Amino acid sequence: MVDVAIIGGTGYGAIELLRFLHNHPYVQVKKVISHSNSGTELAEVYPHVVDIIDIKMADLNIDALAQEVELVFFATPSNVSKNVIPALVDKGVRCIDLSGDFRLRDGKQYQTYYGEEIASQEYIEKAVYGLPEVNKEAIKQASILANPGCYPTATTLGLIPAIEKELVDRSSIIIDAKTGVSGAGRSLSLNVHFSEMNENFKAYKIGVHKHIPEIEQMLSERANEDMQVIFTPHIVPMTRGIMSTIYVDMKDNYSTKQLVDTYQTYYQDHPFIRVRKEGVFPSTKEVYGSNYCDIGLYADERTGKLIIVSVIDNLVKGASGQAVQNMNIMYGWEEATGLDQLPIYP
Ligand SMILES: NC(=O)C1=CN([C@@H]2O[C@H](COP(=O)(O)OP(=O)(O)OC[C@H]3O[C@@H](n4cnc5c(N)ncnc54)[C@H](OP(=O)(O)O)[C@@H]3O)[C@@H](O)[C@H]2O)C=CC1
Ligand SMILES: CC(=O)N[C@@H](CCC(=O)OP(=O)(O)O)C(=O)O
Repeated sequence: MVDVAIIGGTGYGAIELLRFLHNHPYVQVKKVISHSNSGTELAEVYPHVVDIIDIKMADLNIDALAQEVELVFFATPSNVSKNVIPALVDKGVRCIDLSGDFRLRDGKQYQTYYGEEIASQEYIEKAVYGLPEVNKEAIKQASILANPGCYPTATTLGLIPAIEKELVDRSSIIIDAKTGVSGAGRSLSLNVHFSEMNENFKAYKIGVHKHIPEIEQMLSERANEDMQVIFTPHIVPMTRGIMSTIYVDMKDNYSTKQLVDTYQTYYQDHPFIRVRKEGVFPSTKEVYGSNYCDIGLYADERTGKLIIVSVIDNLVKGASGQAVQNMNIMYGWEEATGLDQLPIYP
């Protein structure tokens, strides 16, 4: 058994991690750390786990934690883990970070989009970007695992085959993305207040969203050249789910069938990617509560554009499920261990 801890105990990322880790055959959650509710039973904050998970949340004590566990999940807001992970890693503890602190390599971009200085270079260099479908070998050895953002997961998985196989004009990418409200986390804010959200549909952070450099970094790495994208996020009145609808110019007159075949072949060994057959497009509910990323494709022969629809559950493949998938790879376990639930439907 591997003993693990979760930091950021009362947040959505943490409670979703517990949903998967509770039934994981090789892991025991020894500690849940909370800076706001230390000493409180987890079930008092989340009554749905009463009589199932019996854990009292604790304060962060780095030395004690390093004695007790060998892996720590950070489900904390940005600019928190960068101040704690180096000390844990120096003590031999592996860390999986759900926040953005170790995702970007460029300090200037981090400063621009996260408003603070990036983590120290030595630890940025140790960090592995944990998109298992493209980075599996590096993930196996990671001491700091930067779990990808929710929008970048849906978006890059939708684009990578077309980019690597050079099927599209890399300068023509437009991403129209939609998220459910749980993407904003559990803390209260006016923006996600019921009467602001219900019966409403908003675009936000156009041109300044922190996932722009993350998407560009990942795609540029796959393309071996600098790439830029247009990315417009929206928030819609549903609890979970992301749909990234992507428009890009095709280099040739491909048919939808050719593209579906290419994508199905590209992802054939990846248990959580389901490429839909021609004429079928996924909806967010079809992946709800699960670690799947479902992709639908349409080659618009009339305009020469490829339209890609990629959906995930933001809290699962977009955060905690992908973190567990990464942990499985880091420890040499079967990638889908603890993650093989069917999506919840309806
Ligand atoms: N929600 C989503 O869909 C996704 C979230 N993420 C990322 O995962 C991380 C967690 O997100 P999520 O769980 O949704 O967010 P929440 O706001 O729900 O939870 C974050 C938790 O972090 C703890 N926390 C808050 N402020 C601080 C602080 N200053 N220092 C230490 N701990 C703090 C709090 O828990 P406590 O008081 O118990 O310590 C809080 O509940 C974030 O970085 C987020 O961007 C990534 C992908 C998707
Ligand atoms: C609705 C909403 O606010 N969503 C969040 C999702 C981003 C997120 O969770 O951040 P990381 O994945 O980078 O950690 C946002 O757009 O900022």
